[in-house]
Amino acid sequence: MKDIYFRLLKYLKPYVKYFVLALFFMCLVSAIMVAIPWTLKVLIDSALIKKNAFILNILALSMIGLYIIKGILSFCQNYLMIYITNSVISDIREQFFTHMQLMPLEFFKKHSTGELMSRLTNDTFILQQVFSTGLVSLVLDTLTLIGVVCFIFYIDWKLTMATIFILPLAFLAVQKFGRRLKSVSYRIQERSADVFAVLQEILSSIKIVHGFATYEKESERFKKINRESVKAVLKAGRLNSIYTPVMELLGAMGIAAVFWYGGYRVINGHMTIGDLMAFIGYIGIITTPVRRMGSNLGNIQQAMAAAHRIFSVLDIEPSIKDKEDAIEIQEIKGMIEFENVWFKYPDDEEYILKGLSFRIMPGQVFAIVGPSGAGKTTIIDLIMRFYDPQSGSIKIDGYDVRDLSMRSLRRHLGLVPQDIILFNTTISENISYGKNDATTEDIIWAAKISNAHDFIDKMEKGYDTVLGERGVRFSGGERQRISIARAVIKNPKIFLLDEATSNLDASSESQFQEALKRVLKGRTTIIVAHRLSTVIFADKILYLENGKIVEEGTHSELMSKENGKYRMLFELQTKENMFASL
Ligand SMILES: Nc1ncnc2c1ncn2[C@@H]1O[C@H](COP(=O)(O)OP(=O)(O)OP(=O)(O)O)[C@@H](O)[C@H]1O
Repeated sequence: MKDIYFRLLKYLKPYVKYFVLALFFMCLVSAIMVAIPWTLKVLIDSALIKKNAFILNILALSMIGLYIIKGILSFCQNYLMIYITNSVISDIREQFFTHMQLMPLEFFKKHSTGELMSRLTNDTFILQQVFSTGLVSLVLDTLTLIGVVCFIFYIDWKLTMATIFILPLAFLAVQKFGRRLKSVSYRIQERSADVFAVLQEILSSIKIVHGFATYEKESERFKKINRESVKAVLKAGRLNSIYTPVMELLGAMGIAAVFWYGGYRVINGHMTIGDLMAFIGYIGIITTPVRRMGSNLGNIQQAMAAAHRIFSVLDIEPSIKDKEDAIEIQEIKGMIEFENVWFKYPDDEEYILKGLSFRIMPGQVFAIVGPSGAGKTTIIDLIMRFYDPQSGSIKIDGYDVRDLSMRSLRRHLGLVPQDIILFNTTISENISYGKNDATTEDIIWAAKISNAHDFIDKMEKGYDTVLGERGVRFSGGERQRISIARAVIKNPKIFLLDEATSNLDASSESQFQEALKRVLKGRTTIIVAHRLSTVIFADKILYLENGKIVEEGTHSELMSKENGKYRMLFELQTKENMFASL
C-alpha cells in the first residue's frame, strides 16, 4: 500500500508548486476555522460579562471579515486541488493508454476490452473524485483537528484529557469500518467490470444474438451479473448506513461528557463560562471532521484499490519490445527468411509452426495455402512481430526482426489482415491511416489500385463519407478494398495479404489482381489464400499443413504432382466452381 502512495506522489511532481500553494491555503483556512470558536470566549468573557459594546462591535465585524477571507482562500485552494488532481489523472490516463497500445496481442487475449475500459474510466474516475474532494477535506480536517487540540489543551488540559479518552474508541471504529469498506468496494469494482465486460461483448456481437435469437439467454446472463453487482453495492450501502449512527453516538457521548465535567470545573472556578463555551464550540467543530475522516479514509482506501488495479496493468512489461540498441532500418530490399522457426502461442502446449524454413527473394510473390488452422496467419503475425518464435529466426534483409525497431520494421510492411477493421472516420482518413503526409492524389491512387475508387466516387460525399455514419453501409468487399488501399498507400516494400480478396466477387477479384500485379512489381509479397485460383501467378506456392511445408513450387510444378495435395485441392475447388456456376 505504501508503494502505491509513493507512486501517486511521483505523479504530483510536475505540479508540486501548486500543491504547496494549495496546502498553504488549506493551513490558512483551518487557522480561521480554529480562530472562530475563540471569538466566542472573547464574546462571553470580555464583551457580554463586562458589558463592553466596543469589543462586541469589533467581534461582529471580525467574524464577517474572517468568513470573507475563509471563502476566498477556500475557493483558491479548491480550484488548485481540482486543477492538480485532474492534471494528475489525465497524465495517468494518457500513460495507461500509451502503455496499453504497446502491449502485444496476447495481452488483449488475457484482458477483456470491458476490463481495460473500466480501468481507464471507472478507476481513474474514483481516483479523481477522491483526490479532488476527499483528500482536501482529509488534509483540512487533520489540520483543524491539530489546531483544535492545541487550543483546548490551552483552555483546560484536564477537560481535554477527559474528552480525548473518547477519541480512541472512535478511531478503532473508524479503522474497522475502513477495512470492511475497502474489501466491499473492491468487490463493487470487480462486479461492475464484469457488467462492463458482458455488456461490451453482447453489444459487439449483437448480430449473432439477433441471428440466433438468444435474447433471453443473454438477458439472463446480464441479469445474473447485474444482480451480483447490485448485491455488492447494497452490502456497501448497509455498511455505510451503520457507519453514520455509530459515529453520531460516539459524538453525543463526547459532548455529554464535556458538558458534565466542564460544568463542574466552571462551578469550582477552574474555568470561565467563556472558556467552557469556546471548548464546546471546539468540540462542535471537530465532530464533523472526525466523522468525515472515517469516510474519507474509506474513500481513500477505495482510491488506493483503484490505483492498485491501474498500476497492476501499468506494471505488465510488454513481452515483445524493442531492444535497447534496436536498429532503425531505413531502406529495405525485401528479402524474408524463416530459419527453422518453432512457434506456439503463449500458454499453449502444442507447437503451431514446426521447424519452418523458407526464403523469399526481394520482389518475389509467395502464396501460402493449406487447410484451415495450418498456421498461415501465424506466419504473417510473426513477420509483423506480433509474436516472437520460441526458437529459430525470422529475418528481413538478413536482419533478425527482433533486432529491428518495431516501428521501422512495420513501416516497410503493408498488412491487409483477415479481419477488416476500419475506423469510424472518413474514407480518406481510413485510407491514409498509416501515412500522415498522404495527399488527395495519393489517396485516390491507392483507392484506384485497390478497385475502390469507383464505388467511393459514386457516394454522395465521396472520400469524405464517414464509415459507420447513419445510412452509410458498406459491403464486406467494399470494406476489404478500403483496407487494401490503406496498405497500398504506405508504398511498402513487403506486402502481406491475409485472405485479402476473400470478400471480393469474381469480377472484382480479377480486376483487383490485374491492378495488384502492377503494384506488386518490385515488392516482396506473401498472399495467404483459400481460393487457389487467386494465387496461380505466384512465383512460389507453399502448401502448409499442420505447421509444416508439405509441398512447394510454382502452380504448374505443383499441378504436375500426381496425387499432390495442392493439385487435389485445386481440382476440388475447380469442380465446386463449375457446380456453383451451373
Ligand atoms: N492468439 C492465439 N492464441 C492461441 N491459439 C491461436 C491463436 N491464433 C491462432 N491460434 C491457433 O493456431 C492455429 C493456427 O492458426 P492460424 O490462424 O495461423 O491458421 P490459418 O492457417 O491462418 O487458418 P485459417 O485459414 O482458418 O485462417 C489454429 O489452431 C488456431 O486455433
